[in-house]
Amino acid sequence: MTATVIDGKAFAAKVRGQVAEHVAKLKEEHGITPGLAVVLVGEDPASEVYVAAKHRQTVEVGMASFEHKLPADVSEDALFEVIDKLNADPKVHGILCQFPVPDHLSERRVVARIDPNKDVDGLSVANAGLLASGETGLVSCTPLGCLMLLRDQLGNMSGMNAVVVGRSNLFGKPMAQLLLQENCTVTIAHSRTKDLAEVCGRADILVAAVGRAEMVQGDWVKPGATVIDVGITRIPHPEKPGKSKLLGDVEFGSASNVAAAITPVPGGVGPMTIACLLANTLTACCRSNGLPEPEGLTA
Ligand SMILES: Nc1nc(=O)c2c([nH]1)NC[C@@H]1CN(c3ccc(C(=O)N[C@@H](CCC(=O)O)C(=O)O)cc3)C=[N+]21
Repeated sequence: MTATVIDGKAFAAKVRGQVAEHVAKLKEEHGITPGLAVVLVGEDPASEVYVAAKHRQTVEVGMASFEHKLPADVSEDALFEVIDKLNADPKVHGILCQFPVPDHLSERRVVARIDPNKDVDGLSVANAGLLASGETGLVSCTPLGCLMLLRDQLGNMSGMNAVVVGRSNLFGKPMAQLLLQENCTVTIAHSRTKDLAEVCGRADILVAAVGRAEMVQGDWVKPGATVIDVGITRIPHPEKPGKSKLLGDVEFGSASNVAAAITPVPGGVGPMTIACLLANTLTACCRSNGLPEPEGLTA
């Protein structure tokens, strides 16, 4: 292995430290405590784990955490009533509804109900449009986390070829916008892309969010590229019965022989997602109070 392994876990801890520092200052100087509300519908075990991690880290940085657990069969009206209350609550600066939601609900309609100024997932049409127009809004947490890792690793990305594999509203599209803002030449590839290996092979920055375990092989990677692996697939552990193992979208072993730098799974992008959720909540709080926002924690 020749590549630098990018330590997302350590970087996320650093980001949370910066958030905590700014939160302490807000409390001391202005008597304001940023608050994050997480809405969870149903009892998906993976979602429960994520929501618990979000709660713990929110409290750790000194912010207020509000959890709303709703039954799997909750009506849209009842869910919207909860969201409306959170929209109107001055103690709440960020609102996140954990996805996926049960089939009878629409993620699009849920997102549309959240006040864009509190939409810390950056998923609303308003925030997507602001990002696409180069204006200030809230940026989806995972792309923001990847941007922070890339800035730290590469500094100036101007003129580099960036390939994002994946075109979701949650990740691929905002990631491409952020790379464009960094003056990269950006290609968005997806499941219908012809000769995906060849397209990936041109990337100085390769961001893989295909959603298929270990699909991106080492021989798809340009020597010296920076590889960001956004995939997480949980499989039963091959050696430890009853345990699970996480796989990325990149075949780490072969890719790390070719890339200059690569994020591992776990311990890469994943921890940055929650750190950026806290950063976005702080940013939303500062903006809603007309206070200067934290430096280095926004796009
Ligand atoms: N409205 C909404 N916003 C989200 O941002 C959102 C969501 N719904 N639904 C689910 C996905 C997934 N997600 C992750 C967060 C942290 C890790 C994370 O911390 N991963 C660790 C390991 C975690 C483990 O061991 O299971 C790592 O990669 O090192 C992963 C994935 C946020 N999501």
